[in-house]
Amino acid sequence: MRPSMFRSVFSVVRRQESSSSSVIRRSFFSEANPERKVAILGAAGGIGQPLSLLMKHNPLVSSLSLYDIAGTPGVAADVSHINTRAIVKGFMSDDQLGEALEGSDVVVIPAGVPRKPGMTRDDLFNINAGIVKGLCIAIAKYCPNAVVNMISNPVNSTVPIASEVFKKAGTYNEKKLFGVTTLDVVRAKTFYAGKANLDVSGVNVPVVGGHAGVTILPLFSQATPSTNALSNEDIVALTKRTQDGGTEVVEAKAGKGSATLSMAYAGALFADACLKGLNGVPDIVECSFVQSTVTELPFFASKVKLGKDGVEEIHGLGSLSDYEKEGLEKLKAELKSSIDKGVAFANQS
Ligand SMILES: NC(=O)c1ccc[n+]([C@@H]2O[C@H](COP(=O)([O-])OP(=O)(O)OC[C@H]3O[C@@H](n4cnc5c(N)ncnc54)[C@H](O)[C@@H]3O)[C@@H](O)[C@H]2O)c1
Ligand SMILES: O=C(O)C[C@H](O)C(=O)O
Repeated sequence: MRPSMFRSVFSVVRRQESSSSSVIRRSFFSEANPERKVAILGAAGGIGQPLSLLMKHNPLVSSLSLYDIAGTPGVAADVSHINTRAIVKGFMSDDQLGEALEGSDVVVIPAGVPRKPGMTRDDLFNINAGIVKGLCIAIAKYCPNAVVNMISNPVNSTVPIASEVFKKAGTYNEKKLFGVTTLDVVRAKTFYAGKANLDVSGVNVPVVGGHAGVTILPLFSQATPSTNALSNEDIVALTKRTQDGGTEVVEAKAGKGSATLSMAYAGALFADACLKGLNGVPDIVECSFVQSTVTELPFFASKVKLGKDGVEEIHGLGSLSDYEKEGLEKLKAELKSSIDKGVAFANQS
């Protein structure tokens, strides 16, 4: 969460506490922040639980809907006791999915299995593709206008699956479907600031392409603040570490899953950016994997300006170093094949 997000959380709590009138409380919320419902699908999982906690802290959320196939009553009861704005409800099993989704402005999807050591994200396809497809069919039915934040892996395929499901249902809006690649940006910022000895809070690094191995392309040549403290070898090492960041966590967890806490942080940042965009806050720009014409590939991650209808503008790649140009060409074949695989799966039967 950005420091400013925490500040706004605490200022809301303080204003609530200092107000003796519930009427004043209600009008403060309605003037500053409209009602917004956020649904989390997979809310009882390793990402889902801390993400639910962080979204409960977000003053932009008025209703928080926690859905999973197991465990949501406990998570929802627990999170609901926190004295922040959002009203929390837990939903479990298929017959409650419609109610969980109805009226949602933003749906975040961390449902599905995580990697174990030795697996690629694509190895998750066989299980997660079906989970994502089922959930997207329900989104098309119950909240077709919601902004969808796809976390479930392989993101390079699950986003195209979602787009095909929505197309079939006649609800597809390419401006409202996002693959969440924020964790790649979070990692690139952390590793760059650490290596260059910079204050990480002021660092920015765009990350483009997709979300798996070489398809993750951090653009350190565009990092701010720029530095001449890093050699070409440092940039190669930082690029590799960012691309392998997920694997670093999977190996450290030694069979107990993949990144959950840093992902919840990244997912909360991205959902917050979407909510701010919907609320008309200007100049909200984040990297995300979206339908795109930035390259010849139909989906691509790059900087995206978020607005009242989702994607407002997709930024181009800007000027790239020779090393980044090479990385861009190298990633295209793998990214295309993952996109094609998702599209083909969604259109079976
Ligand atoms: N995009 C990213 O940067 C990123 C980062 C980390 C993890 N991930 C991915 O996120 C996914 C979840 O990871 P995790 O560590 O939270 O896994 P987890 O196993 O801890 O949690 C997944 C949750 O999904 C639930 N679930 C399964 N099928 C469901 C369905 N049909 N409807 C609703 N919920 C369902 C499970 O019950 C479980 O609670 C994985 O696919 C992982 O690879 C993506
Ligand atoms: O690496 C994984 O499998 C999870 C996630 O995609 C990550 O980048 O941490």
